[in-house]
Amino acid sequence: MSEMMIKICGLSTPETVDAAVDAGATHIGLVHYEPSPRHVSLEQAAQLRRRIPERVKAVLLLVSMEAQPTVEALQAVQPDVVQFHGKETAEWLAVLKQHTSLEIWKAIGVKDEGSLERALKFRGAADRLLYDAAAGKLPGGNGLALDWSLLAHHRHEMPWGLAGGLTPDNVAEAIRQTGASLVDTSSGVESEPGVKDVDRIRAFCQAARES
Ligand SMILES: O=C(O)c1ccccc1NCC(=O)[C@H](O)[C@H](O)COP(=O)(O)O
Repeated sequence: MSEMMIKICGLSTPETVDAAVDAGATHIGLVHYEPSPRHVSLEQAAQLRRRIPERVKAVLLLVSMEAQPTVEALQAVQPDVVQFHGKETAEWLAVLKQHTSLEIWKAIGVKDEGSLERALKFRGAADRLLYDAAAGKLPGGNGLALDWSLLAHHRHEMPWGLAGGLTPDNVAEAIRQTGASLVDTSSGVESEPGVKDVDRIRAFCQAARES
């Protein structure tokens, strides 16, 4: 059986990055989006990125940024993965893909089966789709779950991951229902918006790994 991939998103302190790595996270997400309570500047993101050991992937999350600032952010932070969580088009991601060896992920807000069908326009432009709840107050990180039953019998044509409202208490059931091999959480491991809880990070990683 292949290893469960676990992304802990929205980390903003050295202590919580270290805790997530120690707990067995395979991906660490850094959110560069000013309206988010998890926002980190490019300087902070670059510093946090340097703490992440080679075996763990650093994911830089950007939202609907113009081309030039996107390139500057990638140069500043040097992530392993860039996760686009806004209104980025497949055409733009395809152009970027020609100029970078980074893994490119595209978040998809899932409302219904049509959302899954429409996401296929990112085939060839993104390396992975990250299914999340549809945008709420923020484009992501709202602690809202999507309807897992939509993924239960879906024939996936691209690598994918599951996000949205996952917690230490529900992640095992989410994996059981959807068959996800990559799970992503942010609010579910926080004590308040933007404040990560080390015990919850550990509990989430354990529950995901043991499922
Ligand atoms: O986390 C944020 O604040 C955020 C802001 C803007 C766009 C995306 C954001 N987070 C994206 C993530 O990868 C989250 O882990 C994902 O949306 C799940 O969040 P949650 O439902 O809070 O677990």
